[in-house]
Amino acid sequence: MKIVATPALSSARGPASMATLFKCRGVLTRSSIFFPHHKSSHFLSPGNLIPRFPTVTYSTMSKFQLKWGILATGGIAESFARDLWPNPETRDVKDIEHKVVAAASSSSAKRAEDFLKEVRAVDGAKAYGSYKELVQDPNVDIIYVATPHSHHYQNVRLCLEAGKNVLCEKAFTTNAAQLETLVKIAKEKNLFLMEAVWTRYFPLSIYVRDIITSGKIGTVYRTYADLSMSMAPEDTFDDKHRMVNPDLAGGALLDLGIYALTWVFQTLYHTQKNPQPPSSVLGAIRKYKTGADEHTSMLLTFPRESGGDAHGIATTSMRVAADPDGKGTAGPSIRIQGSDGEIQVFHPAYRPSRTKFIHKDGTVDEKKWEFPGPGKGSGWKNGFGGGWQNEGEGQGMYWEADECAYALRDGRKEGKYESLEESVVIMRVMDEVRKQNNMKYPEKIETVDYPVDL
Ligand SMILES: NC(=O)C1=CN([C@@H]2O[C@H](COP(=O)(O)OP(=O)(O)OC[C@H]3O[C@@H](n4cnc5c(N)ncnc54)[C@H](OP(=O)(O)O)[C@@H]3O)[C@@H](O)[C@H]2O)C=CC1
Ligand SMILES: O=C1OC[C@@H](O)[C@H](O)[C@H]1O
Repeated sequence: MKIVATPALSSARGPASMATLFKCRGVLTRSSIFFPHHKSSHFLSPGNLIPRFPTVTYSTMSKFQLKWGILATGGIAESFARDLWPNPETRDVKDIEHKVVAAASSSSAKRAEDFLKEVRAVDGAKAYGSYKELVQDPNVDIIYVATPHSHHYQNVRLCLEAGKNVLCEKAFTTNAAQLETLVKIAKEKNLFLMEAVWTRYFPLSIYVRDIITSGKIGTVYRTYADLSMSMAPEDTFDDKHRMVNPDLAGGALLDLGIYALTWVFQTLYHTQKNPQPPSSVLGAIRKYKTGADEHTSMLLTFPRESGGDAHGIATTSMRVAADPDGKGTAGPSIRIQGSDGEIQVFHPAYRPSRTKFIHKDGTVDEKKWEFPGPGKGSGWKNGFGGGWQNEGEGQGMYWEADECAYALRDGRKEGKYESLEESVVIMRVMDEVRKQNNMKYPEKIETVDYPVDL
C-alpha cells in the first residue's frame, strides 16, 4: 500500500508555507517547523532553518518493524517515544518502522497508560506498573531505558537477564565496572546493547567524522568541546532532583559532560584506524552544595602512532553557559583543529545542527540541518520543569532509534557509531576524573551487585 503525502494548500517554499497542512497516514496534520517559544538555548533560531516541504511517498511494504518497550515515563522517555512516531520515510528511511508496543512506570500502571496515549503508541499497547512486568512481555523486541543514571545498571541488567535488547540513556552507568558487567552479559546472551548518545547518529556528526577520515582537515591536533548550560541550580532544582542529587548520580559530568567527551572521542578516537585510549587524563571538578559536580573540566592526551599526541579538552557546567545570550554570538562550542583547517560546531553539542568548516586558505563551508517529520505532536520535553519547548517535528532522537532497527534487522549487537568498547573507555575517563577529585556516589548505586533495590 502506498500513501502519497503532498502539501494540501501550497507547495511554495519559504516562511509563508510553514503552517502548510500535510496529508499523511491518511489524516491531515499540521506541519510546523521547530520554533522557539522558550528562551532556553536548546533551540535553533528561525533564521537557521531551511523550510522543507517535500512530496513524500509512504510505502508500508516489507519493512522491518521494531517493537519498542519504554522503561520509565519521565521527560526524555516522552521525547524519545514521540520521536518514534513520525514516518521514517520523511527522513528517507524507507525500510524500517518503529512501534511503541508497551511502557512501564515504577509509579503506576495508570501512569504508563497515560504515557502510551501521550506518545501515540499502537492500539493495544500494554501498560505496566512495574519494570519487571515489561521485561517479560514477549511482544517487545527492544527496551529503551530512561531512568536516572543511578538506575541504569540495575534496569539494564533486568532487561538483559530477561533476554531483551536494550538502548540505554546516557550516561550508560555510574562507572566502568558496571558497564563492563553489562557488556559481558549482553555478549554472553547475544543481545544488542547501545548507549543512547543520540548525537553520534546525527547527520552533522556523520559529516564531521567524514571530513576527518577523508583527510580533508589534515592531521587533527586538538579538539575543544564544551557543553555548558547555565541553570542556576539553586533556583532551578531542589536538592533531590536528578540533576544535582548524588543518590541519582546527578551532576554535570554524567549528564552533560558526556556530550563534551562524545565530541572529543568521535573526533580524536573513533575516527582513528587503530584507536588508542587516552594515555593521560586530567580533571578538575567544582562541586555543588549537594556534593554533585556543577562544573567539570578535562584534558585528555591521545597517543598517535605517527608520533606526537592529540589533545582533547572537554568542559561542562551547570553554572556558566556555552551560549550565554542564546544567539550563538559566543562562537562555536566545538572546535576540531587540524593541519589543513578547523571544523566548528555550534551549541547545543548534544543536538547539533550548524557547523562551519574553515579551510586553511580561509574559505568557509557552512552546513545546517533541520529536523523534519510529519505532524504536530512530536516535541521536546526536558525533565526539569521546562514543559514543552516547541511544537517541532521531531528532535532527532529517531536517528539513534533507526540505528537500533538496522542493527537488529542485520544481526549487529552494537551501535555502529559508538562501540561498547568505546563507551567503556569513556566511562573509564569519567571514573578517573572523579577519582582525581574524590567524587564518589553512594555505594549502592556504584556497586555491581545485582539485584539491589534502589
Ligand atoms: N538524550 C537526551 O537528550 C536526554 C537524556 N536524558 C537522560 O535520560 C535519563 C532520564 O532523564 P529525565 O527523563 O530527564 O528524568 P526524569 O526525572 O524526567 O524521569 C526519570 C524517570 O525515571 C523513573 N524513575 C525510577 N526511579 C526513579 C527515582 N528514584 N527517581 C527519579 N525517577 C525515577 C521515573 O519514571 P516512572 O515513574 O515512570 O518509573 C521517572 O519519571 C537520564 O539518564 C538522563 O541523562 C535526559 C534528558 C535529555
Ligand atoms: O542529555 C541531556 O541533554 C539535554 C539536557 O538538557 C539534559 O539535561 C541532558 O540530560
